[in-house]
Amino acid sequence: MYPVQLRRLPGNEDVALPRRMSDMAAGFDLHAAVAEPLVLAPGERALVPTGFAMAMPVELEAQIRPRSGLAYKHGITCLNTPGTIDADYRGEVKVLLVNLGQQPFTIERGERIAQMVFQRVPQVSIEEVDELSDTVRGEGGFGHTGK
Ligand SMILES: O=c1ccn([C@H]2C[C@H](O)[C@@H](COP(=O)(O)OP(=O)(O)OP(=O)(O)O)O2)c(=O)[nH]1
Ligand SMILES: [Mg+2]
Repeated sequence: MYPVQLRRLPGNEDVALPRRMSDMAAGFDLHAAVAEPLVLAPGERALVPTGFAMAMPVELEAQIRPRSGLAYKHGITCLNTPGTIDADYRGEVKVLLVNLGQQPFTIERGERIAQMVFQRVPQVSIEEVDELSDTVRGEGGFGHTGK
């Protein structure tokens, strides 16, 4: 178990903190902390506040992902999916939503707009070299093995 701290930002006592909607859900649903209902026109994007900030161990990142129901029914998704929350970020977690549907979509205060999945981030050390090891694939990529 990794300890994750959530801090509710002032004025958001009425907005639920991220939570799982079933016992074994991978994602914690994120709630919109918009002051007023926010209408996203087709093609429009908005950075939606969630009303909380957090701290987690350096081994973790949090990914912000779309909710499939909103994507399927309304074309609402995260423009930068998966969004990356760094372990050292202490600002408000925000969700970059975009409306890829054909109708305006209204985001109400408290509505579940996306989900957050925690992932382990392997710690790596990076080194510049002059030669890389040989492999069968070599420089082949982007479909070079066929369709
Ligand atoms: O969907 C997102 C993506 C990012 N962030 C916050 C947390 C993250 O730690 C920070 C920076 O995100 P990222 O590294 O993806 O953006 P950047 O454009 O590289 O900004 P920066 O220069 O601040 O790293 O913004 C969010 O709240 N929601
Ligand atoms: Mg960055």
